[in-house]
Amino acid sequence: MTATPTDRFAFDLHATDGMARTGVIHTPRGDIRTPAFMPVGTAATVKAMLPESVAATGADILLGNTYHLMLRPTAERIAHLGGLHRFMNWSGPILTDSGGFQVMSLADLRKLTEAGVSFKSHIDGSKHMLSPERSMEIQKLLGSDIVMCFDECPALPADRDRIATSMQLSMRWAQRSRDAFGDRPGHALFGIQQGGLEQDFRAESAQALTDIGFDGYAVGGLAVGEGQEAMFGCLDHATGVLPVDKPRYLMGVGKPDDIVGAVKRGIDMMDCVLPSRSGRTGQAFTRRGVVNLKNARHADDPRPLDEGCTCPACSNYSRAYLHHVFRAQEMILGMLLTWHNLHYYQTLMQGMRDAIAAGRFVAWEADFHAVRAQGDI
Ligand SMILES: CCCSCc1cc(N)cc2c(=O)[nH]c(N)nc12
Ligand SMILES: [Zn+2]
Repeated sequence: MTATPTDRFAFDLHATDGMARTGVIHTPRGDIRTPAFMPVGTAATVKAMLPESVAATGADILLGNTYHLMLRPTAERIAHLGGLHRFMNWSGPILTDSGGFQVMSLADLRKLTEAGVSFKSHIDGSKHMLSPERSMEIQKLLGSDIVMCFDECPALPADRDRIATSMQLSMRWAQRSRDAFGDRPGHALFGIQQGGLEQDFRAESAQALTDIGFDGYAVGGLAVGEGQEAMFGCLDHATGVLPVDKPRYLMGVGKPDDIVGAVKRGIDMMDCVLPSRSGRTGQAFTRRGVVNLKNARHADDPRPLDEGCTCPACSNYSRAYLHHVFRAQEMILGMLLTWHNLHYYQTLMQGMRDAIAAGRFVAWEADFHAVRAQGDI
């Protein structure tokens, strides 16, 4: 991908096919081809991968986490050392999450008020607080190219009153995030739609965010245990009420078939720890489904993991070897399967970008599901 040098953040839509879209997000640090999958680099590293290996899989952008980096090594230390790109040796665009979601899922002794969230670090018990203003400050210290609004994501299932109250708090925090972010040419601020699975609340949230005005819009509050059918049912109405000319980012998704279904419903960007996390546990995603290298049936299998894959794991190693290093708990297992999974995810994204550009997404999706149904993996 040759980046067109630019000092601005802009989204160029190249083609649509039904609700699916393909285009390019231009940033001063490089272009992001959409639909895009964004590997998660929580603590300034995509686990088990060198940054150059992540780039070799085809990733244009990485994710970082405000919550983890504010606790260790702190945003101020990273800023003093030249910013997150220099710190982690990644020159391309970085999107950072705003921290509230991770506080609610990881921290101890959390106290949520209109001002923000106070909590104790899950690492050493130290006391901290996050607010829209502090989150914007941290993401600026990190040097993030795409900054996420500070929001609250309610756990599902939840009653309508809880969802409405939470969504309306997130919309007030979105305004405060916007005010604190200020005017930063070349840097983007994304709003986060909330509202649970409720169509009226999702529309209300989308209108509130559009009225404030953002460079991109995330669909938050999903991939929190609702299941694929409920998630798709929500996306069937939640993306269409977001601005058509800005990137749409579905947070925390997902398995390959989740990603295909989300792109089909108008999503441009996704992130998930699944390809890296499952790689470390011996699970490999392939065109035909998931291969679990823990299974003894691979012990004498000389075949590659996936004949059609060109990644280092599939080009140079057998299933028997991958099974062996899994059982021996060797570090190379996580390295090879993470690389394979991230390569597979990027290959999936490229396949969808090409299919949408050619107006054949429906046929591509049918083939995606048909091949997976064949089994024999
Ligand atoms: C690095 C991780 C990014 S995605 C984390 C995430 C995941 C999911 N599933 C939902 C949300 C959400 O509603 N808000 C925010 N800020 N983040 C969310
Ligand atoms: Zn492979």
